[in-house]
Amino acid sequence: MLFLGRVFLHQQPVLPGYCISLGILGGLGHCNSSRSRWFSSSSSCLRRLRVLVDMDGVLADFEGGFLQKFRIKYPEMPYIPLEDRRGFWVSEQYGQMDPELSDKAISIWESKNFFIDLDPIPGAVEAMKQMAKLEETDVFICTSPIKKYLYCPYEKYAWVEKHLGQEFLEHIVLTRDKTVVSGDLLIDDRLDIIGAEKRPSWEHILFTACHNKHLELHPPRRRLHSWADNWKAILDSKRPL
Ligand SMILES: Nc1nc2c(ncn2[C@H]2C[C@H](O)[C@@H](COP(=O)(O)O)O2)c(=O)[nH]1
Ligand SMILES: [Mg+2]
Ligand SMILES: [Mg+2]
Repeated sequence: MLFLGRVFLHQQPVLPGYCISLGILGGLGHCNSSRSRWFSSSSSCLRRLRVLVDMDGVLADFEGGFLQKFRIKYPEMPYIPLEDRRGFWVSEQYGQMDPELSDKAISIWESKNFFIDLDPIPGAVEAMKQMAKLEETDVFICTSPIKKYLYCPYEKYAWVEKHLGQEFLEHIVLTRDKTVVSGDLLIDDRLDIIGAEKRPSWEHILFTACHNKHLELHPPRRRLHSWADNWKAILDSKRPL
């Protein structure tokens, strides 16, 4: 079955003129059995855009939820106001203030109901629902659970169902290594996303958070300053011309 159009292999045009059938391309590219991401219903070869969106610090207010629960649990302890947060690792900065505070910090997000209770980041829910409806666009939540797995994985799924709805449960990737997940974009508040794949397929868009807002980003690296920022323009900049 041939379609007029172009076939992409690893997102580079390789064969002008023809798209080869799904079965063949499926073995060569990223096509999946139920629906190829390379063919839209109009039998053209419009490549679908795949967006990976981080959860903590991008969809769910990890920092705000942590500080609120830390101050309730340890009212007499010193704490770090959000505007003074520096660096991704909360426990590290608290540990620098006082070594005994590192474990106290970790105990907060290891506790039951920490992840499910997190408030959504402003604009995140609306943006994700809009993004998921975009033509030729697939959205996946790509999040790293903590290693204490008693509550976190379950509560992350429950959070998604609570705020984004059941259909989003089909679009969750839990991983401690995001580099092995393929996509066009990864929107994430962590500056250094490293792992087994030294050349990840995605462009990392740094989502501004209290702990990274002071960092100067060197071009071509880009930021999404908030969900009020023009995230659609960033997605469109990755679509084929
Ligand atoms: N062990 C530590 N884990 C931390 C710390 N700060 C954040 N985190 C965890 C909490 C989340 O599960 C995960 C978020 O990763 P994403 O990249 O998915 O947002 O990181 C810390 O200080 N110590
Ligand atoms: Mg994050
Ligand atoms: Mg879509």
